[in-house]
Amino acid sequence: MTAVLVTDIGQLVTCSPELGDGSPLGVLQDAAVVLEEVPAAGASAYRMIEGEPVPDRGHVAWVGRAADAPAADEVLSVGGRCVVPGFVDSHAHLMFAGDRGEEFAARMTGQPYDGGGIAVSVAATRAASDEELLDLLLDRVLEMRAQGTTTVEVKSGYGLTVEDEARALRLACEAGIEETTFLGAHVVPPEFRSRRADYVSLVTGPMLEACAPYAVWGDVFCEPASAHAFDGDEARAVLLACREAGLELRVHGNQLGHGPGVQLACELEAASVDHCTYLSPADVDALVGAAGTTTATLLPGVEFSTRSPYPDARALLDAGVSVALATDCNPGTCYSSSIPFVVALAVREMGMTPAEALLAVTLGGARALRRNDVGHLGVGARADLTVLDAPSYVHLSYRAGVPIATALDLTPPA
Ligand SMILES: N=CN[C@@H](CCC(=O)O)C(=O)O
Ligand SMILES: [Zn+2]
Repeated sequence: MTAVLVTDIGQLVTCSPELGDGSPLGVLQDAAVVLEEVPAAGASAYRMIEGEPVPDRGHVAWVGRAADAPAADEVLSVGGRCVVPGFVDSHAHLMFAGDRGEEFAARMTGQPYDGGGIAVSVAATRAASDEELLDLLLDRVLEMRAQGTTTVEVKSGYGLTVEDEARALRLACEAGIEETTFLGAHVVPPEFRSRRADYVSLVTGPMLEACAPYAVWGDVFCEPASAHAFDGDEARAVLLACREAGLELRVHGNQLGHGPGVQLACELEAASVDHCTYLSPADVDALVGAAGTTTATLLPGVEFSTRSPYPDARALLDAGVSVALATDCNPGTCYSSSIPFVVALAVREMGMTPAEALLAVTLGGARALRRNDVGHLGVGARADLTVLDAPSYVHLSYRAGVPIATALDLTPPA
């Protein structure tokens, strides 16, 4: 364990308003950060040993002007670049096998998305070995780190049997994923198509029991507009059972059309309701009322990949809704792991300022996961830093498509 001084930071965005310039971004120029209890070189940030705790990646011990920085064991210069908190991707489906590129191509010629393609990923995921699934997951986590993401939520939902759902969550825990979500209620699998109630009983009974030890969160795809997903009554039953089993709640709601998902999430005090593409005035009112509890997580990569209208982020922010942005990285509606891409879409297409978009992928994502140790760089925060090869955070959207963001690797191989 060592103390590392990260210095020569041209612009430091702490997302901690009590630091820096007094703005919500907490910006300092010519800054430095001291990180303590950073694991020694060679230690892996992502362990694959069952039962091992997730390694402590160290924490922020000091933030200030580079000229005033205290001494440390090691010094790391970022050469005048911009540093921001590691991105928090609070909605992703990284545990899947198979390919649905043809479905995307068909959609670009006019085929609508209705959730039916999920069955293709389910078949491929069930057929994959544990080793294959773990490799796929770790590759995707590393792909995210290479684009600046240091915290990611991972859902089940492509197994849809007791064994396959529990396996997905167990493997995610083995890979060191802290934010694991049980999504047995992703769609009704084909073998239960004429027996929906039986599937809901399976999800809320034996499947939940097998998955709960490996899951922090319970989720449901509440979408009456899709024959594959769950209506309001089914979703309520799933969420109540998850809560009873000790899981905290999050909801896929209002993606494909108007429906009860948003209001259900607010009523049940879910941490987040995700998508929010189709909102009624009553939905917005519910989100305003729940702003201290329930975050609206917007997933604009989905609108991009399904040619759908973008949610009105400007209206939500102006109304006082708590807003996060995430990738929803998944094989159907958005096979992008890139938070910078999401930031660029939010700024260009959804009326968010570059500052609001950065807050939504840092503090917003942390709030959607009820975490206060990530998404900012205040003293005590986790040592998760992302370096932008740019003079300012504005370049995240200004230089869309250019790979300027990467998580700072404090523990390179020995
Ligand atoms: N909407 C439900 N689930 C995913 C899509 C899953 C898929 O099509 O494979 C989503 O969040 O968009
Ligand atoms: Zn999703």
